[in-house]
Amino acid sequence: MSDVLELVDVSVVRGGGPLVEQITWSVAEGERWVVVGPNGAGKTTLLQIASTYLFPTSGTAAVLGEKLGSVDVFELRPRVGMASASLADRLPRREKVLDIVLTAAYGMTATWRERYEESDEDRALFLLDQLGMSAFVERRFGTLSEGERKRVQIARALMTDPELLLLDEPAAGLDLGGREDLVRRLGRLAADPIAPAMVMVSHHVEEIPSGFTHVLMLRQGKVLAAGPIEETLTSRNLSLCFGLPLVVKQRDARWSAQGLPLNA
Ligand SMILES: Nc1ncnc2c1ncn2[C@@H]1O[C@H](COP(=O)(O)OP(=O)(O)OP(=O)(O)O)[C@@H](O)[C@H]1O
Repeated sequence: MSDVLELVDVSVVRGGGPLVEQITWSVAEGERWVVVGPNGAGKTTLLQIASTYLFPTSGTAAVLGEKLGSVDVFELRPRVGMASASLADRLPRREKVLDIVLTAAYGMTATWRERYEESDEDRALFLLDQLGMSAFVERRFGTLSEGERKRVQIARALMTDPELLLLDEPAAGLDLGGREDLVRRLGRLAADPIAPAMVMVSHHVEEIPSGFTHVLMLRQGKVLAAGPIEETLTSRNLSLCFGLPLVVKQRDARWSAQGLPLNA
């Protein structure tokens, strides 16, 4: 298996301080990683490197075998699918759902008289169907609920048939039903052997879909633990990660965590 993402001793420094510090982490083909850690731990910073939008201050980062700094990122970007709140904010609310997905094929956020191939439209419709959005293809993006919008973003991220899929808090802001619907769909994607390698940032272990194989735990910009999820996502590690006593449970390939009661 070759590495889809390889960071060696990566630090990012801004305003005199490190955002992330000496991160060594690799993601191989077929792996599905969840990145957890408290607010400000550096999760989004790592995704920005993985999506080629941020270069390390020191250390080396290779995305799909290409070292950042010595490759044309514009050739690399279509090979990486990304869904995040900041990207969603840039999508035009008046655009039709189908076009929101279609424009990804051309690395754009809005239609500009480009002529799409019929095969592109078929793929966009297929992906929207996979994400349960067939009934919404003619709707304007801005009229969708938060959960519907998240599903469209994931369809869009998959449009270029990427080799690496990055999801920054895909379940944030969803109600229980919306979260469970999304987590089930991501679980189905994770189980698909031809789906891309996946890295998902999450604040809650309850959002980890079944089929996720590895976890990276960050605290204050550093790696606290990284490895296969079954042996790494322990009560001890999660407690150290979030700085309070937590108990982690796994049941039917899903995870939950709760804090220990305060002593009376
Ligand atoms: N341009 C910048 N200049 C200075 N500090 C920054 C800059 N960008 C991010 N930071 C800081 O870097 C740290 C890591 O930010 P990052 O967004 O990666 O964390 P995160 O783990 O994704 O947090 P959250 O869970 O709150 O989204 C934070 O403390 C943030 O304030």
